[in-house]
Amino acid sequence: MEVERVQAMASALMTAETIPADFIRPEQERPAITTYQGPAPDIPTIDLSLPDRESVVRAIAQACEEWGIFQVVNHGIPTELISRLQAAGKHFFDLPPEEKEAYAKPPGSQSIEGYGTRVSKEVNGKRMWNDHLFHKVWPPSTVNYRFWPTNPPNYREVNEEYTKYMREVADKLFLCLSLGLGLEETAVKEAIGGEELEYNLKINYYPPCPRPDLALGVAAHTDLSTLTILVPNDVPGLQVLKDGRWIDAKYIPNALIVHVGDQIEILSNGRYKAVLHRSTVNKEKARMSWPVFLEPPEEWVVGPLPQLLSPESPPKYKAKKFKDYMYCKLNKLPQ
Ligand SMILES: O=C(O)CCC(=O)C(=O)O
Ligand SMILES: [Fe+2]
Repeated sequence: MEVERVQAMASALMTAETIPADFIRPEQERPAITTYQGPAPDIPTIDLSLPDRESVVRAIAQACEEWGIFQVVNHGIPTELISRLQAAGKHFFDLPPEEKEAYAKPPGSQSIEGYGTRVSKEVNGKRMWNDHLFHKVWPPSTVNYRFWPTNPPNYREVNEEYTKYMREVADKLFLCLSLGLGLEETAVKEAIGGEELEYNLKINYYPPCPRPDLALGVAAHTDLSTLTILVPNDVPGLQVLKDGRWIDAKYIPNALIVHVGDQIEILSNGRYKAVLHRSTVNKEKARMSWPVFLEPPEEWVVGPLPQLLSPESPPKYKAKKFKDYMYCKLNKLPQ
């Protein structure tokens, strides 16, 4: 059965005054009601090019402890490469439906790869205002080019180049996370898969929505990943829960937004916090974002790092294979 895409539905609703009931959030989730309106602190911004490594480490550790999210500037990924990545992704979503459907996630597939739309409803019976494309970009043995668009023709080249730079940024971040915990430089990366760490790219497409006050692009969640490194387009929408208030992430052109995911919270035994976040949608413009989820291989076991445990600091989380953790989370079972 063909899946109804939110993009096609939304374009038929451009001038509508309401949206289908499946997408209307209960009041306690509606962005118009729950977004904090007063002056709020900004998500921390970290300049990765500063020569004083110790202060960068401290700033990252503090952001991970207090926020679970930060923005990174001067990260070394060329601005023009980010623009080309965004243009290639936008080109794909602007293709006619039948061209996009050639990349559709196969029905019944256990993998998340492919062009998709969440049709399974959330616990509260609601749907998200979002279509997406998922494919792995690293390591090469995990990549399935079947799900990489061939239109635009430079899609593969651009995404491979972006991945190359992204890996360098990720390595720097993992090093800082290790030092921030008072551990050896390589401790965190080795504990989450080392060179087998997988890079899953998602392109989120949130079509314009006639009632952005009622819908959500992505409902509140923490990421399953170790870290998620995301670039948005220039349409704001990402919100994070901080001290009980939903606040907007400020748009900083070309900055990377780094989310602490569940696996780093577990590894650090709760010192670094996975951030609860969601995405709102826009009335006139399509919002897009390009998160890369850095994830251990399925069989990899992640648990609190033994170096961080002591009788005074017992483990707060169970050690688990990543695939079992994913299974429990996706099926809303206790961990
Ligand atoms: O679009 C965004 O900024 C957030 C997307 C997100 O949280 C996700 O895809 O996991
Ligand atoms: Fe997320």
